[in-house]
Amino acid sequence: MKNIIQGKWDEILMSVKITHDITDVSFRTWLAPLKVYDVEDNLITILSNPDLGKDGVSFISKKYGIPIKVAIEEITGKNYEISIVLPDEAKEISKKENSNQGNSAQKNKYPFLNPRYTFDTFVVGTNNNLAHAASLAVAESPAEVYNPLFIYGGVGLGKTHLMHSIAHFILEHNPSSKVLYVTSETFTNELIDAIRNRSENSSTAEFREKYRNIDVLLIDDIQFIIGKESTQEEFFHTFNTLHESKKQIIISSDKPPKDIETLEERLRSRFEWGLTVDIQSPDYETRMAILKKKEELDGLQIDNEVMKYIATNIKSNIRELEGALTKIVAFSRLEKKDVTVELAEKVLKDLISPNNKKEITVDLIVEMTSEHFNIAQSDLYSTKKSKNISYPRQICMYLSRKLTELSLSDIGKKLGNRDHTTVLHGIDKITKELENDSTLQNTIEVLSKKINPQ
Ligand SMILES: Nc1ncnc2c1ncn2[C@@H]1O[C@H](COP(=O)(O)OP(=O)(O)OP(=O)(O)O)[C@@H](O)[C@H]1O
Repeated sequence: MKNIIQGKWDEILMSVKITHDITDVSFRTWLAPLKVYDVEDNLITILSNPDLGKDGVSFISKKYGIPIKVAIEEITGKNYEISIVLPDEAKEISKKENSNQGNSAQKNKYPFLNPRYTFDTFVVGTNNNLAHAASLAVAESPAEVYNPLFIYGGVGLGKTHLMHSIAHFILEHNPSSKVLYVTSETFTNELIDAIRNRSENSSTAEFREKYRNIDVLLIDDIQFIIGKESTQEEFFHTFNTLHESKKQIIISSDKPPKDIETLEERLRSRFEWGLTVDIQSPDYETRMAILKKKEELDGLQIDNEVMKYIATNIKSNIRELEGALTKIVAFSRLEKKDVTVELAEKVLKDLISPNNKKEITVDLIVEMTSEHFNIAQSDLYSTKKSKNISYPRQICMYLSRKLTELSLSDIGKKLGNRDHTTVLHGIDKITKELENDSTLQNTIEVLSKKINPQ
């Protein structure tokens, strides 16, 4: 049953998105990272993005729990209970189950990895053949061929998929190997926590133990640590320790090291010690092959003309390419219509239209900030003055100034009809705090990236 649910998972999530009119940003933040971990009797255990923490899990469960259950029932015809957990909690559950039941159950062995991201499911084309070959070589002989391996490329082109494939391969061939996959945002947040709690216990030592006592470190989206001095410093030492002890390091980024402006020179040169490979946008044949692979994995049967229509029109982002197929299938089910080119044209019109660049508005900033802090959007527009509301509101003011062209008084008007001096005060306050508060710096950076992924 797990395979069936997994096969239909994208469709289930897409159905929640369409039925509840969830914005792309909210979908990417909360729902898209959810993964099926296990299905037992009538309980589906779902993993959340570890970066969202416990608060994130409780927010997702509260806000999207029932819509997810309804979509599962609609699509599978069966009523399931769901439990959304963090990967660490799932590991604990699976450890307990394994000790109770032996190792008979065939579970996702590595909850921190997406089970679908393996070399088997990765389509090799002219756009990624070098990155694929280098990844395979590193997976076969960690720390012997290219160290570090630096993979870069635009959004949604398969960097994470390749990194997980390497991790799966190494763990399958050498289960005792200590493999750690993290995003650089997790690395940064854990470092900030460790530094903050330094005086109370030995958490910095624990942090170092975690990151330095491993065989393979995969660090995704390194661009998030760029510009953060203390994180670069810590990463520099982590890198040196691992490299000197002949441990494999694999890094991904949206740009090659030479184009990352705020990267310290000593890190840049280290990143270039090994091999740097890029992933480009796929050509038409590769896009068709990726769609066919997804059709096969999800057990779908889609008219070839529809596949051609998608592959012709969605060119530069594989996540969008796959998402387009999922969206069409979800739509055809909900509307009880056949999957035809006409249906595809209708469903994909926003995605395909040439002017679909998402505008950054105060409302979008409010939406993302309210989700980040788990407070109601209406509170941010309201006159409420409690700190847990006024602080995120000041962050909205700051981000609105930074990410839009609006004047102070326009921002004030859109943010609950406030005076421009109130907005100026809010922006000044956040600007000053940013000088010394690294958690706030990280929050602003992550929020900015989520609001404007370009
Ligand atoms: N060559 C490929 N074959 C099959 N699927 C692919 C391929 N490349 C990318 N994908 C799929 O496209 C989606 C996006 O890929 P992935 O998350 O790895 O991109 P990314 O480069 O890490 O993006 P980001 O820059 O947003 O972190 C995933 O579902 C992945 O499985």
